[in-house]
Amino acid sequence: MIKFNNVSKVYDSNGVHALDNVSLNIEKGEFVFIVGSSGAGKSTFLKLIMREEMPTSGSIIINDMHLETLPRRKVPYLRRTMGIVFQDFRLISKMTVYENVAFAMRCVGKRNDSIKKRVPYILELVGLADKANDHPSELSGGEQQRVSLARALVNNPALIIADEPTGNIDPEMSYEIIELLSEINKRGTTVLVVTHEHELVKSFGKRVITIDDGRVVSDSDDNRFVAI
Ligand SMILES: Nc1ncnc2c1ncn2[C@@H]1O[C@H](COP(=O)(O)OP(=O)(O)OP(=O)(O)O)[C@@H](O)[C@H]1O
Repeated sequence: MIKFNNVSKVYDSNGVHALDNVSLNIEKGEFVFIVGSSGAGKSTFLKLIMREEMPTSGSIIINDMHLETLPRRKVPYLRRTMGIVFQDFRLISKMTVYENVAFAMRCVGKRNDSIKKRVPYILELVGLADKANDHPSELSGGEQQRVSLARALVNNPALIIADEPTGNIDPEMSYEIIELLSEINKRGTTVLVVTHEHELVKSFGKRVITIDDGRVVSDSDDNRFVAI
């Protein structure tokens, strides 16, 4: 599902070595936390997966696509295999909860009849069926993050990428969001969560990959740990 082979990333503008010879494998159906301090290279890692950035060297395979050679016109197809959850939710304030989620389906050309069936199902899954007609400003942070998760899930991606999904919500709600991601993972979706929150990570007992100064310095899944 995600395969990095000796991937390095140096930003041209300032010469920063954001990732240094990273090799790892994440299989279909896994739940993985990516942890590391500020500036460690976590966002760079995600940007490479989404092909927002290209590696300086090494190879990346995502959902069977070789990113170095993937033509630009196929990048939207790559991104449709992923659902992305951001720290700051990125909901459309003028739209209701229902419309925010439906919009993600409209963007990929889904028809009204499938939208009408799918959106209520997904809102039920994230526990927001009774908030469908509310606007984001009427919701708590945790609820807004669940809308964002519903939007990421609605097109049935193979992979969910959550970038600091609990950064703007309180600890109890944070736990609930990770629980929900864990439930979604049990239904077969691969989940990748970037976070600073070590306590939260510990309580879930999932695979944890630690990045420090651009390198993978530990991987709780020893079998796949690649020594550098
Ligand atoms: N677009 C860019 N251009 C130049 N340098 C960058 C760029 N993006 C990140 N960097 C640098 O690369 C290094 C890794 O940054 P990155 O954003 O990947 O870290 P991070 O682990 O996500 O940090 P944080 O937790 O603070 O978001 C940092 O030194 C950063 O300044």
